[in-house]
Amino acid sequence: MDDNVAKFLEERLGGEQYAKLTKISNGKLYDFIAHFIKLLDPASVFVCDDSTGDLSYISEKAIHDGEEQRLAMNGHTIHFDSPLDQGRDKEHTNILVDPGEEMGPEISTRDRTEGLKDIGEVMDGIMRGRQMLIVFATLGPNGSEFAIPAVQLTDSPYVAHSEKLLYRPGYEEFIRQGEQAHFFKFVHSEGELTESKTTKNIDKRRIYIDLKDDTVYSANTQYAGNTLGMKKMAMRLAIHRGSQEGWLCEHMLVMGIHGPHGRVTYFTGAFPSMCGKTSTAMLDGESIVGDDIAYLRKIDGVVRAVNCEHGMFGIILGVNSKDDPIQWKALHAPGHQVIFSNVLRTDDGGVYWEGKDAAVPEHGVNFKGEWTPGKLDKDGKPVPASHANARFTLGLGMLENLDKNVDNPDGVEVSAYVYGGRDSDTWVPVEESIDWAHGIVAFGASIESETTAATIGKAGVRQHNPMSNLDFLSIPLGKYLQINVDFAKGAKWLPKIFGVNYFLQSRHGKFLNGKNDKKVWYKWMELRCNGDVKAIKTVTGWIPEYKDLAPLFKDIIGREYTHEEYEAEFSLRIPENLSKIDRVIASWKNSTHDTPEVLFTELEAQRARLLEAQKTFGDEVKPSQWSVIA
Ligand SMILES: Nc1nc2c(ncn2[C@@H]2O[C@H](COP(=O)(O)OP(=O)(O)O)[C@@H](O)[C@H]2O)c(=O)[nH]1
Ligand SMILES: C=C(OP(=O)(O)O)C(=O)O
Ligand SMILES: [Mn+2]
Repeated sequence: MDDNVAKFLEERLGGEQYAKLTKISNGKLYDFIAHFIKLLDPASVFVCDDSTGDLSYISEKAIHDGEEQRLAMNGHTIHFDSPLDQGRDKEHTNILVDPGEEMGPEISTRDRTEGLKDIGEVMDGIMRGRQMLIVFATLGPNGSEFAIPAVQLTDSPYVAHSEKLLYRPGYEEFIRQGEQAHFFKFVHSEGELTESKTTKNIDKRRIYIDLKDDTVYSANTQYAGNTLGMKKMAMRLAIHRGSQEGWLCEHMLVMGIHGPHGRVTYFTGAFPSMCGKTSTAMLDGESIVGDDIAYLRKIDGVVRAVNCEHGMFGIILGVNSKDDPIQWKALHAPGHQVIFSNVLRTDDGGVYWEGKDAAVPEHGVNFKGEWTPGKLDKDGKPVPASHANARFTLGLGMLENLDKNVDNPDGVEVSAYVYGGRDSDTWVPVEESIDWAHGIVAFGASIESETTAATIGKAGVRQHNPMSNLDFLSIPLGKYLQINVDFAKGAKWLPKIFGVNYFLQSRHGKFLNGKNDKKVWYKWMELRCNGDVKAIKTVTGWIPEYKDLAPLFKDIIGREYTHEEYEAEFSLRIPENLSKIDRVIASWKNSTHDTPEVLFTELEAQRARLLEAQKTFGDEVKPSQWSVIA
């Protein structure tokens, strides 16, 4: 290490912390830390290793600094973000690009020189009087070819505490990898805080992704989707690095679906934020590997996936003891650390959230302050007890349905991709693609979903969201689609691709399926992946036969599944599918300059088949009207 850097670090860290840091021999790491101590100018620095002692230091500091409050249940705490800081800030999240670097209108960018200058000014001295926490993590199973070491600098003990729960420890991994650690860097400051310990200068909220230096900056925000470097910020760096190295980072759950005779078939599932990943990954009777972000590689020609995380930052809205028994149990298990955010803190030190199956408390405190039932805001609108994007943060280790392969260094063998979104009127509940390219294009690249409270802005607006990954893309859309289609190259065999739709409504706007119906779709897909059931060939893909679904409904959710329900759900709505093709093609044309030809050929072929079917059958085709079953 350069002598000046060493001297500077020893001075600023002090003996003990300096000794901890220099157990890692990596010159780039020292330069990175020294540079940002100079810029952010913290009063002190704490180097967090993998010990439980250091975890306690962080969790105690979150309480002491008032960023978390203890709850009645041992190990449980609550954190509030500012009312203006309740979701991902897409508008102020920019990929830094050099002049001439094209990302297309869907990906918000900023000139790299300008962005670095701006963040330098915003973060200049921002940590004065506060302590810088240095957190190390590994993205992916330690020691595996998937593993990426990551380091985060932050002045928020809540953010550091969350990362300790959500990610695999990385300090020992950094020591192991030494000079060759090719690590991701995150620099975060929550900035000046209000009386209630939430970010004050929201107008100076900035999230900049610097791909050239594998560094993400986040300032003046606390909401985890904007500040946990290892989560949504690392996704952007991983998508970029994967595109160069031939692997993928996807916004996907990974889970084991349990079939007959103890068979476990592994699935991935890509749904936009708040559209079903966590609730699917937590289906009782199945086993979870991950609920949000997957790294996929071909190993010996087989598509394999890992959860790059090791925890869950899940939406708590609507979680109830009937539909979500495993989550419910995890949220009531004393002695495990659980951080609740933006729910209602009740007077007896408990928590309440919208949709919880419990009595509505008479009084409490939420992200907007004091709350009583019927409270109205200044515009006379009811103030909910908890925010729609309220979350819980916990480590996977406490989940009873944790899959045994969660830390397998080779990941799990992927038999199925599932794509879905909040689609009220077009896709049937479950359908298998005709082949790989058709699946990637007509399902993945065609996802449209209504926006939700996970991002700041208007909810309920139908938005094109290719592979549910649009918010996190750091490469042009066309290139992203191409690397997904090309992922098939060199594979000995490929996962089947399915489209699912949990949100299909009748023409009168009523949901056609209950939350638990998805259990049946996954069991059917598992049978399909293993050749145990035939399916009906339609012009948009393969749909289940009624005779295979009815017994599954009986066995799994104990109810009659009538033929009328089946017809209402699985009849092909031709006009809706045709207008979807128009929207998706237009969106791809407007969103990027580099859409691969395969998108147009696959969708035009689908359009031709739909028009042919419309001529024969009219606007709606019942499952029984198709002729091929295989
Ligand atoms: N109507 C309906 N809502 C669902 C279903 N599955 C999940 N949701 C709702 O979707 C929201 C978030 O789902 P979640 O799985 O946390 O989304 P994630 O952000 O993709 O992990 C919650 O409000 C759930 O109640 C379903 O099958 N039907
Ligand atoms: C935190 C997020 O993840 P999820 O997909 O679970 O909403 C997010 O997207 O902001
Ligand atoms: Mn989720």
